[in-house]
Amino acid sequence: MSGKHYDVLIVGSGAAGCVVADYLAQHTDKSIAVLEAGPLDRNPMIHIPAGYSKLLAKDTAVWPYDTVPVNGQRRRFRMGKVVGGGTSVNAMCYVRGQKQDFDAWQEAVGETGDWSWDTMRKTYIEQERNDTFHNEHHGIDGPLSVELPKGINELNQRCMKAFQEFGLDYNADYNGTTQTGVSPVQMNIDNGKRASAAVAYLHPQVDAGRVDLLTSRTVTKVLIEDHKAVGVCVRHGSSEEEIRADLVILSAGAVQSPKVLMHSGVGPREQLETFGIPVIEDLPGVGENLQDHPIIPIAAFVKGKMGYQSAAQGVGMLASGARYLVTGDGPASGNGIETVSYFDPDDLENQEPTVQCYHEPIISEDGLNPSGSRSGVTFATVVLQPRSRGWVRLADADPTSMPLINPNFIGDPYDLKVGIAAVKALRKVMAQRSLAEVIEEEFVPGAAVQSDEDISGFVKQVATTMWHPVGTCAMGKPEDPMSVVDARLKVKGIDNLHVIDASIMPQIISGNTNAPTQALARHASKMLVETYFAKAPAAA
Ligand SMILES: Cc1cc2nc3c(=O)[nH]c(=O)nc-3n(C[C@H](O)[C@H](O)[C@H](O)COP(=O)(O)OP(=O)(O)OC[C@H]3O[C@@H](n4cnc5c(N)ncnc54)[C@H](O)[C@@H]3O)c2cc1C
Repeated sequence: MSGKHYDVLIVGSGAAGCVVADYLAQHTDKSIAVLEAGPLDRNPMIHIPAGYSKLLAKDTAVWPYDTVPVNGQRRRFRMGKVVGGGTSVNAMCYVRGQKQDFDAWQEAVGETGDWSWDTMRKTYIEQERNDTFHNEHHGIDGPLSVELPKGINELNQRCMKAFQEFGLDYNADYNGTTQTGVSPVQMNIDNGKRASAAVAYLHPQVDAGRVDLLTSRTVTKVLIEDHKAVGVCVRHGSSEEEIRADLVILSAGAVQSPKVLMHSGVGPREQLETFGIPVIEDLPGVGENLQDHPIIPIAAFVKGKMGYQSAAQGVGMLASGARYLVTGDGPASGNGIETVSYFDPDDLENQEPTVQCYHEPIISEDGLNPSGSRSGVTFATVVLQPRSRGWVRLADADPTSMPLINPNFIGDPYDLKVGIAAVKALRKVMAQRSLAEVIEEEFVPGAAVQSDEDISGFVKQVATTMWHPVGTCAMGKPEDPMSVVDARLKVKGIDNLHVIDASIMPQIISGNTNAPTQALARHASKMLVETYFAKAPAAA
């Protein structure tokens, strides 16, 4: 490969990288390569929907990041390291967010670009192939499959009823008119298999010979000459090489994109100088503005055998696996979550919910895999618009070192207030008839945690990642000193270098971040074609 030149190099084959590669392959005749640090997505547990919890439990196909101590403890902060990136290991929940999230993006760029809800809503619809909703909110012929659960287990049915008894409306479609309500989960699953971004977008272009996919290649820095990107340095095993290109797209995700930029000499001057990295462009926003949704689990044991506690362990797991292999259905064919609520604990009528709550029909110690034999339910409760801001910084000058990650969970009083209100609301939900009939006892936080002070301590102690880091290369107006990319996602001060991934979100979306990342990548790809590859009008 050494000495090879491409028209376009895309670093990272995750949610964004796959979309960009596919769009450019379809709309240009340029040579394109995708460089991915991880391996091919061959592991069958990637493609069996319920397999992700087993991958994560064994640290398979992930970057084994931990955070710096947050509220006194380091927390696991795994990210996908495999073709498909996060979309090959995630929980597949398909959520678009709220209109006001994109109003904030538009405000961040002002008159310099179009990131309006109208534009992003159309983009979501273009990408979507929904098997259930065929109306003005949804697409039916895009590359990305979206399905509803094929059935809802009794424990989740009871959760849905209990939320309604609590006063929250049933909402068939949280990606439709309003997000507020209790709903079945929409998932990126296609006929019983994970619909990763690699499956939906990248593999078809690789198979067609339009895109070169180079795996186990870790990009250590972007080569920059005269403030223009001209290629990348790549590590492959113990060897290093340079690959040259006319256009470089960083789609390495919210942890690695800022890290690669900093090693390339683009970032906060003080930090780069600390590690002896020559400063090419002093951009203080690189690595700052880290946002993530903090999960606060609230859990209770239930009577008898309900939910998926036994289906996901031991003999039950073997039976689920066998059923999946024979019929393609059963517990292994879904993400194991099935239902969700969006609400404001202080005002159930509010159409701008502040809390997302997945109803997981298991009791878990690691947040993913069932622990023990007693059945139960865990409400994975999330502050949708956290105000805490953290950072990603270099640990040292070595580009192969893990970066320092500080998500600063519950670092803002607003996040704590919403977290406490959510815990209290969930206790009221659990006291409603449909759940009270089956609940034996609260497990977490537990009966001893009652006062606001105790709940506050609990929230700070347990809040951890929903695996939604964003914001570390935020887009913004040119005059905003903390913006890293402009409204076309070009890195400020460096030509032919763009960042297109979750890191460019100036503000986190109120929901899971895969669908928004894919939508932003499509919108940005259209701008790339306009900027670099539009054909000149034919001479008159
Ligand atoms: C466990 C988990 C569960 C999640 N659940 C959901 C969910 O249910 N719904 C949802 O919407 N979102 C979910 N997410 C979040 C979602 O997957 C991410 O927001 C999304 O994948 C981000 O896309 P990205 O393109 O920014 O980065 P990624 O998808 O992380 O892709 C980045 C890619 O770049 C590669 N890379 C990084 N550095 C380099 C380098 N230096 N050189 C070469 N390659 C590199 C990585 O290996 C990776 O493949 C989850 C994420 C995780 C990890």
